[in-house]
Amino acid sequence: MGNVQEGENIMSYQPFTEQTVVEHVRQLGYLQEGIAECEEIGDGNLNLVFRIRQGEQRLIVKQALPYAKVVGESWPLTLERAWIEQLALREFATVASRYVPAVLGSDRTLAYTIIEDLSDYEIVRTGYLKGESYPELARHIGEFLGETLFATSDYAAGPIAKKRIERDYYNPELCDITEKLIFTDPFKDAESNNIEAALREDVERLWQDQALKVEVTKLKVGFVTKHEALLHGDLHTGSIFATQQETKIIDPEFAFYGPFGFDLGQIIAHLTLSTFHDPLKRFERFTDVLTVWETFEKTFRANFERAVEPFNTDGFVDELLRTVFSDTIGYAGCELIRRAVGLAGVADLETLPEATRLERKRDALALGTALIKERHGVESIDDLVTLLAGVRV
Ligand SMILES: Nc1ncnc2c1ncn2[C@@H]1O[C@H](COP(=O)(O)OP(=O)(O)O)[C@@H](O)[C@H]1O
Ligand SMILES: CSC[C@H]1O[C@H](OP(=O)(O)O)[C@H](O)[C@@H]1O
Repeated sequence: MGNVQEGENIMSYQPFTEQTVVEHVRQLGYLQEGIAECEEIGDGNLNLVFRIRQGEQRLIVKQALPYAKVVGESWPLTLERAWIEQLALREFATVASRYVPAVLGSDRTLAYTIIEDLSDYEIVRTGYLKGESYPELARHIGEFLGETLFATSDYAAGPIAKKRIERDYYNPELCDITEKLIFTDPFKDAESNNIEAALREDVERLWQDQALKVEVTKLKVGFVTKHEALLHGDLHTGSIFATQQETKIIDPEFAFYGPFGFDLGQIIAHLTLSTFHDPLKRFERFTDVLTVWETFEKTFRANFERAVEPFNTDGFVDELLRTVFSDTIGYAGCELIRRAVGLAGVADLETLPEATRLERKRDALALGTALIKERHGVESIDDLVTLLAGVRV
């Protein structure tokens, strides 16, 4: 069991059904003869997820489809993303195993990964929508990012080893989705957008804001050119399982080498979006934003003590973190805007009653714009929290 490399598998790709996936994992030795329960539980935009149970044995089999499920077969998508996802989970586990599920096996041709079943945890977005709180979440996310971003960077691995790791995360099609859906389409009248009629005027004003569009272009340039560390690439509250004590990050199929600030910006945007749904949690969630950043910074700085030469030059890490901070704020702004107007809306906004939903989407546009344009003037995490909390909800 474990990894099956391309070429070793005599089966050609087929999407599994609840019946065929059980037979397949039984043949691999994960199940005994006899009845096994299986349910397809995928609720994301892209993949099939099967939960299989037999007695004490509990498995998740996640399989990529050759197209984006949210759109259909008209949007073909590489199956290689499944391979990249399991590689990233294994890579993250080398320095942060407590924050990722165990990968039990994977097959490159059939584009699936067998993963530890986390059904005893809850997807954080789902928990938040029910009013749940996760007291350890922010610290765990900050630690996860401080460990994995440092470990996969030039500063820890050295430029040669880092370039070797980076080769495995060549992920152009998934990067292209992010580049289009986050940095390009929301800022023009693109077909992929999903703009409510009552919001049209607000969005058209955004499209006319040339200064904003220049700043978004700069952030996109950073996204495509800064190969700083291995990113998760899609770190929203739907990609995190949690309990009161534990946190597990799933779904890194968008993993690639990109700017340090991208994952930080995404999670900060989604903590903020959760307050649009539940304003009573504002204090808690903005404290979480603070904790994510402070824990990331502390962990990253501690790791930086063993940065390789010449990156360990006195004062360099302070400069670096200043840039990471302003990138983080800019990427958070882009994510807020795209979740209000682009393809792939989020339940935090979409489940609100119409009048409130429109107001909150306007808030997301206003706050996103402020974060992008003012990011270089935000001097500290306290300033950022003040800016986030300034939006009326
Ligand atoms: N390891 C797991 N254990 C239990 N449920 C899981 C696991 N991984 C995914 N799921 C379920 O499947 C859903 C979709 O998984 P996800 O990896 O986010 O797929 P997608 O890439 O399509 O967004 C999750 O929201 C969760 O309900
Ligand atoms: C066409 S993919 C749109 C959107 O979906 C992804 O999210 P997930 O796989 O977690 O459902 C990602 O955020 C993409 O931008």
